[in-house]
Amino acid sequence: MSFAPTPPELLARARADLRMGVPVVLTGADGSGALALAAETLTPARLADLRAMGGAPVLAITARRATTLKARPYDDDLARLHLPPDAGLPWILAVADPADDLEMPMKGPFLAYREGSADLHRLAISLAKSARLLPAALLLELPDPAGFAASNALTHLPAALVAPLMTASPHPDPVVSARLPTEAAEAGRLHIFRPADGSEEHYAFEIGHPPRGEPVLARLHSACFTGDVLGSLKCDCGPQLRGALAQMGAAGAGVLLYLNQEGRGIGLANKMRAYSLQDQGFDTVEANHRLGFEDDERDFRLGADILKSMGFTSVRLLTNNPRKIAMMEKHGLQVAERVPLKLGETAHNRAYLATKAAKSGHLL
Ligand SMILES: Nc1nc2c(ncn2[C@@H]2O[C@H](COP(=O)(O)OP(=O)(O)OP(=O)(O)O)[C@@H](O)[C@H]2O)c(=O)[nH]1
Ligand SMILES: [Zn+2]
Repeated sequence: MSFAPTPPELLARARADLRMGVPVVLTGADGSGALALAAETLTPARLADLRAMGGAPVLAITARRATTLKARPYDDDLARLHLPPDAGLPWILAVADPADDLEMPMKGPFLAYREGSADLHRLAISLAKSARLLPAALLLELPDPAGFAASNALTHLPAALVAPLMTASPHPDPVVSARLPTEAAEAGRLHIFRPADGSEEHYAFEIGHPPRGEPVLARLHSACFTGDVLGSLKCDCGPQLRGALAQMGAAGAGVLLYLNQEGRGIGLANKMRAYSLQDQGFDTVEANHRLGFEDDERDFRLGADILKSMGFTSVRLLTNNPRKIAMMEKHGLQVAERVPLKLGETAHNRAYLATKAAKSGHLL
């Protein structure tokens, strides 16, 4: 019998630690080890402690961010930057956060490491992303990682156990469902799904009693607090959400998945950072890249997993996004039909919708 946390539980803990500014210890299969902190939640005190340990701290950023800073991403998808001896917290934050790029451009040259393995740096960045923080982490090599983690009561993540979880679908388990009459349909039922790795819960709103053996009218809606709740005019999410529900209500059957993948998977704080950059003149895709993210960080396997666990095998998918269709089919759900969903164009979101069509392949 063991009460030791399982790998998904360790992952959940590590995310919470990084969000709080607590370091975690990472170990590689080759016996290497590093202390890792998220740049966004780094404090002056922790930075001073890290400096006091000696060694050569490394600031890991994504290749997207490195390109904006004109630093060399020798590791393909990321760059490992040397931390200059006089670099303090403002320097680290300016590298991680593009907010002041235009006003106070970061001046290189940045010294990027190319020797050694970048595996732990890559893991630290994906942990920061999955904690919905800026994708940048400070790492310091440790000679005795397990001992250091134990003596400082830090979460210790062996990469061999945790890295596969970062790329797998979290397979959310059903928790509970209850009847929920709504404006769109009196015969509504809300199902809650919870992933084992402590990441966000997701919801399925089932309208009527769609037969499991037939293609179900379905929508994969990604959370958009600004559009869904506040009625933002910058995107088309609110009208799409209500339009999809109305269409399912009129048909008497359907399933709307409400996936908590705010900001195409970067989280609301990062989405607001992207909105600030958009106010500086960057479009929705450029803003994500300057922050260090890909255009779209969502994992649509989640949607396929939830629909399959509800017993569906085929969908009539309400979407304009070809990636959603491809991911459904790749993960075992047949897309019998694409049902276009074109609603809510405003003067404010016209450029946003045009960018999605031009750069992200959205169907018009
Ligand atoms: N990062 C970022 N996310 C945004 C921005 N505007 C809206 N979003 C997010 O984009 C997602 C919109 O998702 P969906 O409604 O699934 O839209 P879609 O990928 O265009 O696909 P369909 O609507 O199915 O055609 C939500 O998570 C929003 O929060 C933006 O400017 N930047
Ligand atoms: Zn939106």
